[in-house]
Amino acid sequence: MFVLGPNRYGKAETRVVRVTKHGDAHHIKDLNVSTALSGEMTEVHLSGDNAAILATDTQKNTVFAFAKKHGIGAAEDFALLLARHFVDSQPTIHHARVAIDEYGWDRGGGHSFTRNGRETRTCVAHYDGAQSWVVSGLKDLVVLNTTNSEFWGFVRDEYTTLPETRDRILATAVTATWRHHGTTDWDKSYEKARQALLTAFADTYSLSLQQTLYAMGSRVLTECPEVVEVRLELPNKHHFLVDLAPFGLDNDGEVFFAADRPYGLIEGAVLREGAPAAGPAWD
Ligand SMILES: O=c1[nH]c(=O)c2[nH]c(=O)[nH]c2[nH]1
Repeated sequence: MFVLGPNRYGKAETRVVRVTKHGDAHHIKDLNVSTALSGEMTEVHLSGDNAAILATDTQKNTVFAFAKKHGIGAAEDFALLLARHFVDSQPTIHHARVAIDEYGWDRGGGHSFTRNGRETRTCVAHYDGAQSWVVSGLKDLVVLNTTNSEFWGFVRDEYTTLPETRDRILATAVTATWRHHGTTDWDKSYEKARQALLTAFADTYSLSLQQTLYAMGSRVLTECPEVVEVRLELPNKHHFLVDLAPFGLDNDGEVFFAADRPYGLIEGAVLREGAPAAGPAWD
C-alpha cells in the first residue's frame, strides 16, 4: 500500500511586466512570479479526476489579470493578494505559496529605462485561509572587501595545504532571506535590511566568512524590528594571490586570480531569541 505524500502544483516563472503611465512619466515593475497550490489533491493523483484542479494556466492568467486590475506595488503585497485569491476563491485549495523575483530598472528618461545591475529582490508569501507568512530577501548582491579579512587558526590535518592568512580579499554573492512577524512597509523594510547587510559586510573586521555571516544577520535584526529570522547563503568567492616571483615581481596583495569554482559555501540563520514559530514560511 502507498499513500500520497506532500504535494503542490502551480505555474512557475510567469514573467509579468506592468507599466503604469502617468502622462509622460511611466513606471515599470518587472516580476517573475511562481505560484504553487495545495489542498484536496488526492483524487487527481490517484484517479486522474481533475475536478479539484485550478489549472496552472488559470494561475498564470490570474497573475496577468491582477497586474492590470490591481497594479503592482511591493512584490510582497502582490504575492499576498494572489495567495489569498487562490485559497479564498477555491474550496479545494487550502494553501497557496507565491514566490516573486523582482528585477530593477533605472529611469533614463520619462519612458526609457536601463535594467540595473543590482541584486534581485525576492519574496515568498504563504496563505492557508487563516494565516499568512512572508519571507523577503535578495540574491546576487555581490560584495568585496580588499582588506580587513583574515583566516587562520583552523584545523590542520594530513590533507591541509591552505596557508594561514592575515590579509585577504573577502568576496561573496549574498543570498539573504528574512522572515517577518506580521506585515510592514515592505519597500522601506527591504531598503533597511539591504543597507544593514551591506554596512555589516563592509565594517566587520572578519576572521572568517562565518563570523561575517553572523554579523550581517544580527545587523538586519537590529535595524529591522519587524524581522524575526534571517537566513544567509554566502559563497566564498576565493581570490588567490598570484605568485609573480617567476617574473621577478613581488605581490603584496595586489594581483589576484578570481577563481569561480569550487567555492566555499557558508550558510546559516540568525534568529531573534524567542522568535515565533516559522510555520510553513520557509517551505
Ligand atoms: O572564511 C572562511 N571560512 C572557511 O570555513 C574557510 N575554509 C577555507 O578553505 N577558507 C575559508 N574561509
